[in-house]
Amino acid sequence: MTRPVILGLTGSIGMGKSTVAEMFLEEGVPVFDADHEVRVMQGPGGALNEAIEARFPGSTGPEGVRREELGAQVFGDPHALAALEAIVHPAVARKREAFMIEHAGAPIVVFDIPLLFEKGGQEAVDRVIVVSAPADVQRRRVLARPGMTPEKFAHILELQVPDAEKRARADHVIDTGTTLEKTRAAVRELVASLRETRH
Ligand SMILES: CC(C)(COP(=O)(O)OP(=O)(O)OC[C@H]1O[C@@H](n2cnc3c(N)ncnc32)[C@H](O)[C@@H]1O)[C@@H](O)C(=O)NCCC(=O)NCCS
Ligand SMILES: Nc1ncnc2c1ncn2[C@@H]1O[C@H](COP(=O)(O)OP(=O)(O)OP(=O)(O)O)[C@@H](O)[C@H]1O
Repeated sequence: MTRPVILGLTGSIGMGKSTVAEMFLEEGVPVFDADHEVRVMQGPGGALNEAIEARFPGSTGPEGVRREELGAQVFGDPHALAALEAIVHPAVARKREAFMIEHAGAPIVVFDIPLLFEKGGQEAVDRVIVVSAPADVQRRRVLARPGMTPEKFAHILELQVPDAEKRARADHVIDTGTTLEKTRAAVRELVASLRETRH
């Protein structure tokens, strides 16, 4: 049986991944956003809160997971992070399976995966799409965000696979260092060419 071509969408901080994911949606391509699913399952009444509270006492409340507090407990402690992932990842996998069943008839779907290269997510996708812009554009975007500092930005960059390597390993690169219109046209062209190769 045929199934949709799965595009893995990734890119470093501030490269425009969310904006490009939105453009795929506008082209009628279903997008699975793992981070969004996690936030819902960790939100008020979320399905993961009980298990997270049991392993990390005090990390949840009526508003769901206290993300900043939980982040402080797990980032920098590999064992704690692995324990959290063991709770979160199977639930995300089930959501992804449901998404694939719902969109089984679509020619193409997108998995929005921020840490695709860092976590070895290439195996789950057919093609890797990397969003990329020149380093100075990335820096300007990220430093404009509230609460961001040059130090924090440098630290996050260190944790991520470098942009040049991501570009080299991509099947397609979407340039976001240009106008939104040009980027939208690139997304449209890519979707059209992939829809064609499928038939
Ligand atoms: C610990 C949590 C609650 C912190 O939430 P918070 O909103 O403060 O941070 P956010 O999610 O935006 O992540 C902050 C930074 O850490 C990175 N990061 C997040 N999870 C992981 C992870 N499992 N491994 C490595 N880096 C990670 C993100 O890419 C980002 O750069 C949250 O990150 C979480 O539940 N993480 C574990 C689940 C997970 O793996 N999520 C990734 C998508 S499935
Ligand atoms: N050609 C373009 N393509 C994409 N984004 C653009 C472009 N020109 C300007 N931008 C702006 O750059 C910003 C990119 O932010 P976005 O949240 O999409 O990045 P991101 O890579 O998802 O970020 P992060 O991974 O850090 O969450 C947005 O404010 C967007 O409007």
